[in-house]
Amino acid sequence: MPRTIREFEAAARDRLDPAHYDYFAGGAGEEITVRANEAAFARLALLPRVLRGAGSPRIGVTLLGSPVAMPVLVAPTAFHRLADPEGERATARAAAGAGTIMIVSMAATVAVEDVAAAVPGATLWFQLYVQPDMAFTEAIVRRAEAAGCAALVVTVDSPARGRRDRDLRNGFDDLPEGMRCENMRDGDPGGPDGDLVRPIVMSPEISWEHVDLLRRMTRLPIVLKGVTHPADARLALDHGVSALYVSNHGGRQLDTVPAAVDLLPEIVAAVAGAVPVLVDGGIRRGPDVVKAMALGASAVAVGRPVIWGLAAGGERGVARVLGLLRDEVEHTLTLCGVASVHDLGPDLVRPC
Ligand SMILES: Cc1cc2nc3c(=O)[nH]c(=O)nc-3n(C[C@H](O)[C@H](O)[C@H](O)COP(=O)(O)O)c2cc1C
Ligand SMILES: CCCCC(=O)C(=O)O
Repeated sequence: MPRTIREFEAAARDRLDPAHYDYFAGGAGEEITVRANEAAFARLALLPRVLRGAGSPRIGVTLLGSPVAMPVLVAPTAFHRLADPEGERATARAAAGAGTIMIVSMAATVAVEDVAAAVPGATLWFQLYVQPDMAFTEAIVRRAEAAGCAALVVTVDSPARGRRDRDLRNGFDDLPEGMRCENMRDGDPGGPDGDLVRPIVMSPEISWEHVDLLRRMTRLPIVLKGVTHPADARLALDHGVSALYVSNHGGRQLDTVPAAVDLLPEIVAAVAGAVPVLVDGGIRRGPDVVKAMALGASAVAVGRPVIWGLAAGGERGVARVLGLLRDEVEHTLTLCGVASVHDLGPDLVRPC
């Protein structure tokens, strides 16, 4: 079994169809933002405290009312059956085993009901791309609610799909035979085309009005994913969101957006403690998690590391990836002299 996320990526690359590896690994344009996300963590130093008698660190947090054993969530990522035949079920079992939250992608290759059935009692959140057909959007929201999802993560960084050169070069634009985006079925097996799977539409028409519509449509807390501008963070608060999720989509949407962790301080300042702030992008090691939380994140999420675990070792691979991160977060806190993730502050981080 690989020992680091880097090794997991190498093992996944060996196993995956090269076009699928490129889909998972790649990003938009020159992949400047893909690289920036990881590089930004390397440019931040940790400045530990000593002799504080901190004991064993506590790393549990509570997010939107749900206790989470570690502050590392599973970011929503599409198409898990490309990585493992069990797909999102395997990911969900590993996340539940680690006591953390999986955010199920709308573009999952296992239906949200089936993911939920695989992990009774576990906390799942559901990621939504608002579809221009609001009746269909509502049907998806109702499915997520009925499956027991505890929050709706609305991704707002995708008014169009990012242009990913690797996918264009490989001609990768659809799932292979036998795999579908199971959350996109229109639920009408008697319809003229059977139970049609609709394509996911990325629409430039989506606006704050849609957030208001969703707010009225559901009692689930809304997490806005893909906020990068502090002005949008302030607007989000006016529109009643329950959490902000700072993300540049792992560098897969607009290339040259700043690194996610570099965006955090301004967003955290704009939000001023009104709602929790989550972040993802480039988190590969325990110190990355600790730096993000020191800069004000309530928790972080990981996208590709989970895919690498899944491709390299199925459920056990994902469990190992999450376990590595948990151990490294604890170890990092111990070395920083910090007793709890709640005690982290920006004094611990320096540019380098
Ligand atoms: C293969 C892949 C598929 C993704 N699919 C989705 C998705 O369906 N919905 C979404 O909101 N974000 C999606 N993302 C973005 C992730 O949620 C997350 O923002 C990103 O992966 C974080 O960066 P990291 O991979 O460096 O951890 C995807 C990312 C990857 C790598
Ligand atoms: C239509 C699926 C979108 C998945 C996604 O968000 C990504 O590949 O980054």
